[in-house]
Parts: sequence; structure tokens; C-alpha cells
Amino acid sequence: MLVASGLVKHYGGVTALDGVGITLDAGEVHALVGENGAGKSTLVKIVSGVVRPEGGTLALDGAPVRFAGARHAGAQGVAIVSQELMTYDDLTVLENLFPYGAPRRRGLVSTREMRRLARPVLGALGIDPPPHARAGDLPLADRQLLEICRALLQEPRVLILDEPTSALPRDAAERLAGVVRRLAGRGLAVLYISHFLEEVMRIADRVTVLRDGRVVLPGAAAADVSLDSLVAAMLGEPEARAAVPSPNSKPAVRRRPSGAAVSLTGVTVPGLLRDVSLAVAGGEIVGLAGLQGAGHLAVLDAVCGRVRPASGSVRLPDGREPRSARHAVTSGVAFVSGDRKGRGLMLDKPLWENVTAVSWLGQGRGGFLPRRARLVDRARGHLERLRVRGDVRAGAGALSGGNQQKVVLAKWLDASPSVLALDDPTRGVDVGARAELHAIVRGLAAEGKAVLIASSDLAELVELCHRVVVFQHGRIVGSLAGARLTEPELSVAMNAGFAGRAR
Ligand SMILES: Nc1ncnc2c1ncn2[C@@H]1O[C@H](COP(=O)(O)OP(=O)(O)OP(=O)(O)O)[C@@H](O)[C@H]1O
Repeated sequence: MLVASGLVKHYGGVTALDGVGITLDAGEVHALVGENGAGKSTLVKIVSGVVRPEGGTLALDGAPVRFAGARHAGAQGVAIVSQELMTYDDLTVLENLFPYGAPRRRGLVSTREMRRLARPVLGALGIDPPPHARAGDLPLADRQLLEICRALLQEPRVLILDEPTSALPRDAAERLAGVVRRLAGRGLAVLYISHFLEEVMRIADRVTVLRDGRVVLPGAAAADVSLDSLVAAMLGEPEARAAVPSPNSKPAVRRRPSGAAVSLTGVTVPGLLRDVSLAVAGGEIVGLAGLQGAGHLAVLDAVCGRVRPASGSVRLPDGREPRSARHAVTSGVAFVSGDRKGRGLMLDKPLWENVTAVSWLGQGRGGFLPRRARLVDRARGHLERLRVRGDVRAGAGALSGGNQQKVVLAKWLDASPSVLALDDPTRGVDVGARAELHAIVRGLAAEGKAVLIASSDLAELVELCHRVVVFQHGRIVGSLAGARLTEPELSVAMNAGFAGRAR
């Protein structure tokens, strides 16, 4: 249905695509995988009309096409849900679903018609947001599903999903996988980009692997490709062995409890947390798990000073309560979120400024301003440690999405925190970088830092954590550690709690 051939694209001196081709057939889910910076988003942007290639061709149903922009591509039946959230936060749910012209009745915008059209699509995705709620007030997962809904309402023939499940809890991701399969069954061509390789193998009919702007595995039948060979193709053979941890490898962190570094005592936050007590020692990595709205994320908010308890108390390593987000930072709390756009980077500023920004806040006023060259060097050191490919003086906006996420982590590393609060820290990060970020988190714990982590990726919690505390309806319902800390156990506990089980 849609054939791209010989695509070439440069950004300054960087070759993003070097003669890339891909064929998307009706009725198939075609997965596109590759390391951060491999060129996936660039390919997707070209195929969806957002970026023009310098070379190569696109053909739709055998006829050559040149897209003048995303709307033009949309009108030709190519819809995209991009990696970065594109919801209009100040508009309502319904307004977000019909951005290019709402359905009208007798010349007037018809809310009823909007609802009628939207209801079955929202239902298929398993969400039911209030139609007049402000999109910005919805949880991240719902906002992502809203975007998918918006794309589906265009009734596309080619649907491009760029990391659609990276912000979704597992149940929503599984629902979405079902929806994608059904859409392909109805004759849609789906291009599916994801860093979750197991998910890719489950959902895709074909898989194309990009490495350094070139196709290294072209449209292979997914049934013929093993997970190992996929990783090897992505990373190149020698690196693959070093970067990917063996499955279920437990953290080799020596726990060095040194008293509670962070503690919550009887914390109640109306609507979010009810009488939560939790202590995390220095050296400990504690996971926070729960379904959407269970309260586990509110613990991070409380530690980071973004919500204040109505009763109970939160104590940071310096013995103080976090009175505000800024105060929490100066008390040594680092907050790393996978929601890069919302919480993270100054995209128009160079990498070194981004990386060194927080430690300035942490050091407060009155210090001597280090010379720029020293800051640049310091930033370069952090970025090399995280293997970010990119010039330290270039703007953060020029980095691929996954590399931006590494910069978010680097800026907090620079601030030498004593507590790490992580919210889906490896969202959108490739398998090699994920292993690297995990190694860094383990290393920081081994240095005595306290780590609290929430993640929609249960494998991440199982791999990293000493124990995982499970939340339901704002309360702690139990915890898992040691041999009981497995993905299936965790999933059951999150959904059904610990009724009838020993805690
Ligand atoms: N607007 C831009 N300006 C400069 N360089 C860019 C720009 N967009 C992408 N690049 C560069 O092109 C290369 C390919 O990036 P691209 O975003 O396509 O990778 P990706 O495979 O989608 O990565 P990720 O998995 O991290 O999203 C990278 O080296 C990136 O730094």
C-alpha cells in the first residue's frame, strides 16, 4: 500500500537516513525497531509528511506521492500518533479528538455528533474520559490513548504508531495491542515503532530494523526472527552481548541500610493517599506499583514536594519535610520522569546547559559561577557515561527522543542527589541504554542513595528493585521481595491485591 524507497535525510552533519526503504502492506502490522538515534522517527516523519527527504521516493497504491505536510498526508489516509504527546492541554477531550474541524449540524458544531463518533473508538481503547474535561488534566496514559483515538477518527488506511505504549500501564498496552491487531484485520496498514521488543514480536507480522540510518533487517516475517537476532541486528553483534542483561538477572547491589533516608509516616493526601507509611533506606531500591490511580505515583509527588500531606509526615535525608518542589531538590531529591516533554528539558538550550541546570538550583544562590568551559566538561563527562551521541554544545531539541531521556537523567546525576525518585525513567529508551540506565541506578544505590521507582514496565521493577510495594485505592496492600518478586506475582497483586495470601 505504501512504499518508501531510498530515503535520505541529513540534519547538519548528521546522516539520519541513508537510503532507507520500507513497504507497508494492507492488513499487516509492520514493526520498526532500532537503537535510540537509529533514524526511526525521521523515517516516520517523512512517511507522514512532517519532514521532506532530500532523496528517495514515496508511493501510495503504486502511484508516486509527495506529501506537502502532515495534513496532506492525513488527507491521503496516512495518520500518525507521534512519540511526543501532542494533546492540546487546554482544550477539552472532545475538542482534542476533532482538531481539524468538528462535525457540524446545520452549520453549528455538534457536540452530540462528536460524542456519537468518538464513543465506539474510545470504548475500543478502553477509556471513558469526561468529554468536557481539560485534556491536560487527564493522566498521561489517557492522553496517549486520546491521541490514538484522534488518529483512528480520521479513518486512515495507513496508521503509524510511534511508541504508542511507552506511557501506558500494562492493561492498557495489552488492550491497545488487541485494537492494533483488529485494525490490521480490517485491512489497515500499521507501522508500529516500539522499544519493547517482546511486545513487537507478539504484535507484528513483519519487522524492519534500522541501525545508524540504514536498514539492517528489511521487512522480515516476525515469526522467523528470534528476540536475540533482533537485538543483535539493532546493536550490532559485539555490543549486543555486552549491553543486554540476561533475563531475570537480579541486581547485584549490596544493600547498605543506613537508617531510613526517606520516610512517610501515616501520610494522607485527600483523593490520593490514605495513611501510607513507608521507609526507604540508603542503598535500597524500592519499587512502587499499582494500577492507574492506585496512589503509587502520589508517593513520588509527596517525596518531591509537589503535594503536601493533609496529615502524616514525609522526611527527607536531611530530616526536613519537602515544602515545595524546589525545597525537595535542595534537600537532595532528584526526580526523573519519562514524560520528557512535560518535566524535563529546555529544548532550545545546549546540552551542557540542560545537564548543569539543576545543580545550580541545588547549590542555591551565592556560589561562584564556574567557568563555562568547566560546566561544558562536566556535562560532557555525564553524557559520555550515558553514551549520548550528540555534541554537548548542540541544542537538546536536536537529539532523538531516547537520547533526550538520557539527558534528563544526566542533569540529575550532575546534582549529586541523595534520593532518586524515578517515574518510568526508561520510557522510550532502547534496550542497550535501558540496561545502562539500570546499571547507573544500581551504582547510585550501591553508593548509599535511596531509590524510589514507579514504572509501567513491570520487568523493570522486578529486575531493579529489592522490594516492590503495591498500592490500591491510595493504600499500601502489601509488598513483594526475593523469590516472590516476579512479573506474574506483581501483576496479580496490582490487580487483585493480596487477599488470602501471606504478605
Ligand atoms: N531536528 C533535528 N535536528 C538535528 N538532528 C536531528 C534532528 N532530528 C533527528 N536528528 C538526528 O538524527 C538521528 C536520527 O534521529 P531519530 O530521531 O530519527 O532517531 P530514532 O531512531 O527515532 O531515536 P529514538 O529511539 O531515540 O527516538 C539522530 O542522530 C538525531 O540526533
